[in-house]
This record gives sequence, C-alpha cells and structure tokens, in this order.
Amino acid sequence: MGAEVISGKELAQATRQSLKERTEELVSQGITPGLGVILVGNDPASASYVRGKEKACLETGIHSEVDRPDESITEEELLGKIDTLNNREDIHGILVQLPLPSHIDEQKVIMAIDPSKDVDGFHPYNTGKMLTGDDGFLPCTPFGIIHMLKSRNIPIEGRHAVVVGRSNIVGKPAGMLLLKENATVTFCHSRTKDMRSHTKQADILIAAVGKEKFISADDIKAGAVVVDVGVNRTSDGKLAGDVDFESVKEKASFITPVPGGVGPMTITMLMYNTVISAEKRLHAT
Ligand SMILES: NC(=O)C1=CN([C@@H]2O[C@H](COP(=O)(O)OP(=O)(O)OC[C@H]3O[C@@H](n4cnc5c(N)ncnc54)[C@H](OP(=O)(O)O)[C@@H]3O)[C@@H](O)[C@H]2O)C=CC1
Ligand SMILES: Nc1nc(=O)c2c([nH]1)NC[C@@H]1CN(c3ccc(C(=O)N[C@@H](CCC(=O)O)C(=O)O)cc3)C=[N+]21
Ligand SMILES: [Mg+2]
Repeated sequence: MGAEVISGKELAQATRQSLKERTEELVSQGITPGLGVILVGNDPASASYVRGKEKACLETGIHSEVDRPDESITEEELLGKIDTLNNREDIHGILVQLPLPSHIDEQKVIMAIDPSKDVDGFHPYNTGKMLTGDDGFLPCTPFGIIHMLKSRNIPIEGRHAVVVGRSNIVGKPAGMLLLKENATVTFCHSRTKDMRSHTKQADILIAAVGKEKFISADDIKAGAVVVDVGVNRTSDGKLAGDVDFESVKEKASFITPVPGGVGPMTITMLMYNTVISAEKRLHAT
C-alpha cells in the first residue's frame, strides 16, 4: 500500500527532451531561444536554483546568460539591465531571481520586464491574463503542478483543492490555475483558524508554506493527492518539503517528493515558456 510517488524529475526529463526537439526546429529556422537571468547578490539557495536553470538550458538547447551584480547594485542600475535585455533581439525570456535586496522595490522591477519576455509569469499583465483565462505566460511552479497532475490523469474538475499558502509566486496562482481546471478551491494562510478542518477536506492538497513537516498524516483525508511545493533546508543540511513524507505517503493516493518533485518541473516550465516566446518571435517575423 501507500501513495504513488509522482516523480517531477522523470517528468522533467521527458518534457525537456520534447522541448529540445522544438529548440532544434527553431535553430534550423534561424532562432536560438535565449534566456537572460539576473541574480543579485550571493544568496546560496538562489545561486543553487540558478545553476539548475543553467543546466536545464544546456539540456534543452536554450542559450542562457547569467548576470550576477553585487547586492549593492542600485534600483536604477538594475532597471537599466532589464531595459537592455528588453531590447535585445536574441533574448526571448528574462528572469530576475527573487528575493531582491530590501533597498530594491521588487514590484517595480517585475513591472519593468517586457511582458512578452516575462517567462516567470510574474508581470501584472500576465497575472491579469491568467485571471481572465487569456493566453499569456503562466507562472512556472503552478504550471508545473498542473502538468504533474495531468501526467497521472488525476482528475481536477469538481474536486476540492485546498492550497496552503497565498504568495504571489506560488499559492495564489496555484489556486487560480486549479480553479481554471474547474476545481473548487480553498486557500489557507497564516490567519486561517482551525486549518486542519480545511486540509482534511482536500481531494487535492497543495502545501506551499516553507515550513518543514508542516503537513502530517493527521492533516489529510485518506486517498488525497498531496503536492509538496516547500523547499526547506534541514538542520543536517538536507532538503525537505512542507510535508512529512513518510507518514503522509501511507495515507495519500499520490504524493510528490522533495527533492525531485515540483522543483525540477518549475525549471522545466521556465524552459517551456522560453521556447514558446521564441516561437512567437519566429511567427511574428
Ligand atoms: N519547488 C519550487 O519550485 C518552489 C518552491 N518554493 C518553496 O515553497 C515554499 C513557499 O514559498 P513562497 O510561497 O515563496 O513563500 P512565502 O513565504 O512568500 O509564503 C508562505 C505562505 O505560507 C503561509 N503561512 C506561513 N505560516 C503559516 C501557518 N502557520 N499556517 C498557514 N499558512 C502559513 C503564509 O501566510 P500569510 O500570507 O498569511 O503570511 C504565506 O501565504 C518555500 O519553502 C519555498 O522555498 C517556492 C517557489 C518555487
Ligand atoms: N524569479 C524567480 N523565479 C522563480 O521561479 C524562483 C525565484 N525567483 N526565487 C526562488 C524560487 C524557488 N524556486 C525553485 C526552483 C527550483 C527548485 C528545484 O529544482 N529544487 C530541487 C532541488 C535543488 C537543490 O538541490 O537545491 C528539487 O526540489 O528537487 C527549487 C526552488 C524558484 N523560484
Ligand atoms: Mg515571498
């Protein structure tokens, strides 16, 4: 018994293989998809995620550039770098790694990115399109989650999805994409009272809190689908999600692991968005 584990790592490999073919087709037509990453400062976790993105670009044939300004960079200088990337023909996707140092206004920086190159899907123009169901870039983590559920033919329509966490980059858009798939959605957050009464009703539970072992077997319904977005560094230096994997695995029907779950799919959907952006450029010429 026990849940089936949805390997994001395996699905990422398969998806990257098909993206590689689309990239080769683009290259044969004279366009190499290009991703420009800006990583401010030297936070070790951010540096590690950016390395993952560079590796994925190599695997999919996407040209990548990483600019690593010192954390003393001014907001104006950073906006200047974004402007340069916005105007480059050979760059189809722009990603500014978050969080930014506190002297820089994150929202202002996100707004400066050309929405047609916003492969993170964080610009309000793309957020708005997601809300209305128009075609735009979807945020990579929620997009990857939907992809993982569909890869296992897990029904979403009509089911109760409970999202724990409401950040702009994960929780909120995850709930919106599940709603678009016709789930009935509940959000839980730090002000939620009696959280367990909500999580126990979930057919699909998304944990995006950032606290190790936040969700235990007692918090879920038997047979629930549990998606663990959390990436937490434990005291012994390992990576752990928000879900107590060993106990929850015995009670859930499907579960995503950490590492090797949502993280690799997040990066893969970034590659996907970059390829789409380059394809749009090709068809616009
Ligand atoms: N695998 C991946 O690809 C990615 C993983 N992550 C990971 O996902 C996790 C969440 O990231 P992110 O959304 O950016 O984090 P934030 O810190 O921005 O948001 C955390 C959310 O959890 C809620 N929360 C905090 N404490 C509680 C509590 N006791 N009870 C209920 N809700 C609570 C907060 O509520 P409130 O709004 O009320 O403060 C907030 O909405 C992190 O571990 C991060 O590293 C993030 C991005 C991508
Ligand atoms: N502009 C911006 N876009 C982001 O998408 C973004 C961001 N800023 N800031 C930080 C968060 C976090 N995030 C992760 C991506 C991949 C893994 C990932 O691949 N994790 C591996 C483990 C990686 C490791 O070993 O450290 C795994 O879960 O298997 C994790 C976290 C993207 N984020
Ligand atoms: Mg945040």
